[in-house]
Amino acid sequence: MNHVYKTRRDRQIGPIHLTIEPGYVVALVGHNGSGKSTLIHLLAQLVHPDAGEIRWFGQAYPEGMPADTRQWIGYVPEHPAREEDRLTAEAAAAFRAVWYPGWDETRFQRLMSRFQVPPHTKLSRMSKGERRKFELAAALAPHPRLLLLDEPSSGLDPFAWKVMLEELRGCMENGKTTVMIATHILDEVKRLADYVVLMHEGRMLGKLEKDHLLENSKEMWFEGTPEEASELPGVIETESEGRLQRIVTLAAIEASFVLEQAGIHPIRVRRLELDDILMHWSAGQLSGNEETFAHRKGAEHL
Ligand SMILES: Nc1ncnc2c1ncn2[C@@H]1O[C@H](COP(=O)(O)OP(=O)(O)OP(=O)(O)O)[C@@H](O)[C@H]1O
Repeated sequence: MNHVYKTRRDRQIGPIHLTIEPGYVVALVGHNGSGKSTLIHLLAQLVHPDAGEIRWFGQAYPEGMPADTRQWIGYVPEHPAREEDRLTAEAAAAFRAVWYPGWDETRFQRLMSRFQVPPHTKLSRMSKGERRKFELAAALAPHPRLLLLDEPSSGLDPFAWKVMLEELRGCMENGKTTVMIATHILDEVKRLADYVVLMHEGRMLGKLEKDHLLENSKEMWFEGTPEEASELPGVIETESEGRLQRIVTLAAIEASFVLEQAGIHPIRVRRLELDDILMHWSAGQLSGNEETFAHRKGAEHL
C-alpha cells in the first residue's frame, strides 16, 4: 500500500504506507473506529482508495482485480455478507468452490468437522460463532496466498478459538500464506503475529516486529543518579528513591547498552505488557519505523 487514503464519512483513513512480506502474519490493532476494517476492505478491494496505490503480489489493479488473482485471497469479514443467508453451509460452500478453483473440499470438510459446524443448517439460522467458524473454514479451504481476517475470533468459544489458532499456525508452516488479522485480542497478537501494525485515528502509526516490540519495552531498576536515569534512551517514566532509580524505557536494548558502558548492572528488569506498549505507541511515545538499535551498523553484537 503506497500512500493510500480513503475518506469514510467524516474521517480520513491514511496515509497508509505498508509492505507485507509474503509468509508473515501481521496483526492490525487500534481503537474502535481507527480504520482497521477500512484497511482490510481496501486489501479485499471491496472499496477503492481515493489516492495512492495498492499492489497485490506485485501487481496493481485499479480497474478491478481479475478473478484469477482474487482466488488467491481469503477473507473473513467482521460482519458476514447477507447474500448467502438462505443457503445451508454445504450449499454456500459449493457456490464458493465454483469461484475458487483451488477449493480443497477435503480440507473444508475437515475444518467443518473440527469446528463442529452443522453442515445442513442455513447460514441465517446459525449462531454468531457457528457462522464465524463456517467463514473461517470457507476462507481456508482454497489455500489462499493472502488471508484477510477481520476480528476472526469474535463470537468464538475458547475451544474453537484454540482450533482457529492451531489451523492458522498450520497455514503458516508452508511459509506461503500471508495473513493480516485485525484484532482486539492481544493474546492473539502475542501468539500469532510476526509484525504489529498500529492504526490510530485513521493514521497508520507504523509496523514493528512483535518480538522486538516486546524486547525493547522494559521497566528497569538500577543504582545510579536521577540524571543518569533521565538521560537513558527511550525513557518515558522515571522514579527515584535515593540511589535507587526506576525507569520505563521504550528503547531498552539501547538503554541496556548505555548502562553496560557505564558499568551499571540493572538490579531488576521487567518486560512491559503489550497493552501498555500499545498505549505508549498510540500516545506518540514510540516511533513506528522499523529501524532498531540492534539492527544498526556496529550494534550487531547485541
Ligand atoms: N461503510 C462506511 N461508510 C462510511 N463510513 C464508514 C464505513 N465504515 C466505516 N466507516 C467509518 O470509518 C471509520 C473507520 O471505521 P473502521 O470500521 O475502519 O474502524 P475499525 O478500526 O475497524 O473499528 P472497530 O475496531 O470498531 O471495528 C469510522 O469513523 C467509521 O465510522
